Amino acid sequence: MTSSKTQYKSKRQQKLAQKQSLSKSFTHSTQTQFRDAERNFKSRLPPPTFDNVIDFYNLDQCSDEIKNKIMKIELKVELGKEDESEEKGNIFGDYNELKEGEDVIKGERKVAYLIKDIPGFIFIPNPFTPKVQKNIIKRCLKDFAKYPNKSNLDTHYILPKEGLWNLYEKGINSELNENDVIPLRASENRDKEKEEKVEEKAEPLPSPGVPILSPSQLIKKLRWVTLGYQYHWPTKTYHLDKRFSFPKDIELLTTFVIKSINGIKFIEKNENNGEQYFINDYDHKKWKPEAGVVNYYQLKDNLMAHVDKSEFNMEAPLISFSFGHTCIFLIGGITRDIAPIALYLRSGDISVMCGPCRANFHGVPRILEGTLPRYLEPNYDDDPEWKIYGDFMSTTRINVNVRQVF
Ligand SMILES: O=C(O)CCC(=O)C(=O)O
Ligand SMILES: [Fe+2]
Repeated sequence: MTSSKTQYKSKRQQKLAQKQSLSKSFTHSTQTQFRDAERNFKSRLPPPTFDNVIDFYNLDQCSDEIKNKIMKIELKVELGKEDESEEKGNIFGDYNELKEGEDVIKGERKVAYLIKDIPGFIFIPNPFTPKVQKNIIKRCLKDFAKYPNKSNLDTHYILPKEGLWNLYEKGINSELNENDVIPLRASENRDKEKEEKVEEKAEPLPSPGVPILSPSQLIKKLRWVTLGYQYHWPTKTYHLDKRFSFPKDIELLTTFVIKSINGIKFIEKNENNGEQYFINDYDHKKWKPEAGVVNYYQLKDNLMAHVDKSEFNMEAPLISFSFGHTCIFLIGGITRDIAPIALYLRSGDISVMCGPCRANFHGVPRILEGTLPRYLEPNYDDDPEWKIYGDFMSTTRINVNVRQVF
């Protein structure tokens, strides 16, 4: 995906591009390396340089520099073969049930990749069947994005208890009635709420001028939902008194991922400084998925560089699942001055940040248009139930990331 040649449509665009590249050369010295990488991938004009992005599905086509950074390893447990004896079934999905044209790469469910420069980062290529991916996407939109889980929309809107998706579906099916409006959260009420609950962490106040929107407009503004221990974004701490049940299916997925990476390691003799190594010494029996964030990205959205450090337990891995559109994921070091590595995360891919990598800056500077897998498109097969989800996914990437707090 290289885009070195650009055809500018107009004089105005040419000027804009010149201005952008001038301002780039002036400000570079004061920017961090992470910021530089973000700028590259966020840029629409000129388009980003994708030359150094790691593509784990096409490593053959990557430069030698990239190939030398990557280590292919074998997982301890084959994903998709887990616990059939315990009647949990095959939680990643059964490859025997794949339909014609469902273009997943079969037989790779025991493979993962490490990046030598980023000890503790593990990439697991999509082990899910399309059917299971669709099911998790439905869960994220219909089941997780609702009371009592908090979402970014709660600051400004009083969402229906049965969830926004429910109303959105009603709207699509022309079943809305006049009671189905989503009221704004008035600031006066919020002040009263605050007085009554002095002990509680203050939530951000609704800002004036927020418009009343229809369910179909509002659903596109959904950005995050929290699972398990709810997160208080203004103070970047967990609400220890607001803990809701963690979804069993997601818990099970993470448990198998944790088992599959138990004790994995790489040790390599290195010409200059002896041995380079990483061992995942986290004991898989201690894993407790206690909190999660579901991120919903529309095509223009991004997530700035950050470190997830609100958890009391920084030894436990952070597990992240991607669905829908492909993104560029940047993973750097413990400061923004360390140049990050860019990689593609595609639908179904799993990434794990464990060990030293837990303290690393990372972010999502770009969602890539036109990358929704065929099997997630609204009219891909004759599943009428998928249509509405597929429509929504035509502009969306969903990320579920799971953490242990204590
Ligand atoms: O969307 C992603 O892949 C990353 C999300 C993330 O880093 C976070 O929610 O902390
Ligand atoms: Fe993060």
